[in-house]
Amino acid sequence: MNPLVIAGRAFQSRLIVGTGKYKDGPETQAAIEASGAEMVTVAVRRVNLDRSSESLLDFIDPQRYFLLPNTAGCYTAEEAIRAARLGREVGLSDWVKIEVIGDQQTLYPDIHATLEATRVLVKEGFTVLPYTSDDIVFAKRLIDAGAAAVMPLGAPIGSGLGLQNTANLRILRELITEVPLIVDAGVGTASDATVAMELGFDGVLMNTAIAQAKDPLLMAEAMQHAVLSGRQAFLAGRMPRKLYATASSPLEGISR
Ligand SMILES: CC(=O)[C@@H](O)[C@H](O)COP(=O)(O)O
Repeated sequence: MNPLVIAGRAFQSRLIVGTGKYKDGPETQAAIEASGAEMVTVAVRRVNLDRSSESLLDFIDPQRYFLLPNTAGCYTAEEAIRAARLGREVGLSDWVKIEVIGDQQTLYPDIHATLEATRVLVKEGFTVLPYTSDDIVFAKRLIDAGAAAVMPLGAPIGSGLGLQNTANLRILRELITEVPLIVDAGVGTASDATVAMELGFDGVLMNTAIAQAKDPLLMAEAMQHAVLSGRQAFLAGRMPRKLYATASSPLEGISR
């Protein structure tokens, strides 16, 4: 199976997992392992960066996982830029998932601020993966600004509603070929991840669906299979839909 390639770096797993909302560090670690993910995202503003006391980072082996700092909890471009720089200064990464929230109730992205932060950080040498809406115009602006991938939401963060606007996601898929497209947020269960991959998305980023499942480790494993089987089905190409039946064992040419 071909790898997911972002900014020249190849990942065998197309599942990216978050690290919030778990019971504790060991559960986080075990769920990441069960997911088979190679890229793991951590919120710069929510981890103990100086490691003076126990930190989430103690449970993620940097030799094994590719760390993607994110700017969760930021409401302005300036805050997000500061968080990205801080992540780089403490040696986390020069990659960043930009998340600038514009509305507290929906946690929808502030797309103008996201674009501004992307522009600034790309100029500073960051590899920027922005969390955005499913709007094709903004996706194009982000690519023009140098985004290394575009990450539209499937549904509000933490809602578990699954893909709410497949028409918009299909438009994104059809019109964006320059960079990888990753569904980020809103996945609730394995079939949501499979549908995203069947639509031709290059990957899926999720947190809550795994962390808040009754059995996070089992769900992490399910998500690993879901992303893989969605990718396989996409590559295999689905049969055409037909309105009427065709017999599975045709009788043409058989004498009666
Ligand atoms: C972990 C992270 O980056 C989240 O902000 C992300 O958007 C995931 O959303 P879900 O929790 O809905 O999967």
